[in-house]
Amino acid sequence: MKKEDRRPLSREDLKSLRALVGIIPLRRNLAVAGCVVLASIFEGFGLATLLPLIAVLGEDPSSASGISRSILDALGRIGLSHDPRVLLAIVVAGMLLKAVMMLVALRQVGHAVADVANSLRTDLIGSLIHARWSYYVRQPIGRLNSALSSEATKAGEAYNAATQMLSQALQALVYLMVALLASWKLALVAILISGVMIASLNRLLVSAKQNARTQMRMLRGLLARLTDVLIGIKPMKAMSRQARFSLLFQRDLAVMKKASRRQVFAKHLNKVLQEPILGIFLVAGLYVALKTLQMPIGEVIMLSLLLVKIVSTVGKAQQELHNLHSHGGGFESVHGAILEARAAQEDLRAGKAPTFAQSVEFRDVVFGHAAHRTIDGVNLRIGVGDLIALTGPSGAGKTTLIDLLLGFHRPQSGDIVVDGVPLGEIDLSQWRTMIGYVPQELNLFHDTVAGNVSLGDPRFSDADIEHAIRQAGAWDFVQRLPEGVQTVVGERGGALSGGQRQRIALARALVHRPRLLILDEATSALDPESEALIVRNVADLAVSERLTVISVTHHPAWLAVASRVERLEKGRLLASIRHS
Ligand SMILES: Nc1ncnc2c1ncn2[C@@H]1O[C@H](COP(=O)(O)OP(=O)(O)OP(=O)(O)O)[C@@H](O)[C@H]1O
Repeated sequence: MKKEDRRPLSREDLKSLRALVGIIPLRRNLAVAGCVVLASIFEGFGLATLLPLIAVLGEDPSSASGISRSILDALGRIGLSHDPRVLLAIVVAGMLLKAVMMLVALRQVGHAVADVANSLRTDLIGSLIHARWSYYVRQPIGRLNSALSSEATKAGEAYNAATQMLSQALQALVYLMVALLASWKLALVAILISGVMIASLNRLLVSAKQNARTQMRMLRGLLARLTDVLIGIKPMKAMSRQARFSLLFQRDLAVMKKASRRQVFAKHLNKVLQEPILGIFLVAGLYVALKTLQMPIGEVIMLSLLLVKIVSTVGKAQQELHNLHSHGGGFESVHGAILEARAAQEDLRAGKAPTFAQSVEFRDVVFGHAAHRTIDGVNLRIGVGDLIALTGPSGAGKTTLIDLLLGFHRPQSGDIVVDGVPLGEIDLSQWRTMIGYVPQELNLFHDTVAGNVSLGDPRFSDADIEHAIRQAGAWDFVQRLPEGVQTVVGERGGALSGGQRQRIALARALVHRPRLLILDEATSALDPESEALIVRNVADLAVSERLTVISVTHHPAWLAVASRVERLEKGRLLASIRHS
């Protein structure tokens, strides 16, 4: 274990605490801190007045000594009498004002806790949506479920624990100052006992911190794996190979259970052990004060009260630090996910508006995912209205070529130019609004057919949606669904056949009337008749609307209608076959 990790608050913890507090506007943080400080001052004021009150109640006010005398003199100077009722009123007022200020502070904390969770969720969703394509390929999506749900909530609770810890620490400080007014020896004893308590219970705090982190890490991994498994459960069930995963999850759950048990135990032990530590010192102190020093009983009671207050408040601050560690892992995790997604933001700086009146061209384009060249010096001109069939063996780089055209990757050398303007200088958002895209591995949303086509965009009327569904050759089967276009297609479109899903995905790609249609094996799951219908519709669009089409395919129906067949092998384009 690193030395840093053995500290109750390491440098890393402080850095993360600063980031957590930084989520909330400074104004609100100051309001919380201000109310807590005021509450402590009011309480300190009331507590300090207890000293002369006890003196006055027990003896003749004129004979009060030391701090009691000074406080009585100070009250006299501001016109308050030494009447016990006045002193009692000050003590009660101090307590009431403290309660009021704490209520105001708690209200602010309530807002802030909700804001922390909400702001983290908003940030995470915002940065996820705008990340580069390569980010999603690396990212276990299930891990983000845990960031959005439990980790964001825990972050809010961590903020709550941080403010409670601050509040307890400030109160302990005020009590200590009152103790200092009464007797420096008392203050020293209080510091000593608190120090012993913190040092002896530190091990529990560190153990809780580590167990909380273990739980968080395991939960994140578990959710990531579970999401993966559920997405791919069908073949596993078909081959009865799901049992192995169940065992893996059980192992993870057992580790989490152990970490959770240790964390809860450490938390309770911390609380339980604070009392005997304080009790032992208190009994010893009482004995010395009463027997050895022969101090008056009233004074001893007052000093004991102060001592208990200081040490138990330090103990509560330590418990809140415990809570901060339990929940802080949640914040660190979701904050880390946000930073990672932010670092992967797509560069969508405003550029030139694309025209796409003549062509898009690959000029000596080279690109590799790693050291290996996936695309190796490709030159390809796609004129407006062309229907290109892109063929080639598996792994040749066809999808990568399409991803380059979409601006998902940037060429390592060479250029992709649209009407002579490099894609790097073009506004990518505008370029992509010109594109209709059906990927190889398509997923529909758990929504209606209409919702999947329009993606909830209110610009598309029912007529637009129907038109696109017809163009995709899907109208017949959609009409036969129980609720037509309003039928819900199930999780990832599971209630439809593979071919039906492909046609809905094609309708989605056509509904916004794209200028460039990219189909990556988009009709692979269709029967020859359905495919022929779609191929004919798309070929008609290429002529009537001057729609440019790139179809990654091996299917003869496409090869027959293509104006050109381009073959890619090992990242290189072979000579193209031009149809008349
Ligand atoms: N994100 C990635 N990271 C690393 N390598 C990748 C990545 N995506 C693709 N590759 C590699 O690039 C090569 C080309 O992949 P690509 O998907 O472009 O081929 P393809 O021609 O579309 O194949 P298929 O017809 O099987 O879909 C493959 O060797 C693949 O392993």
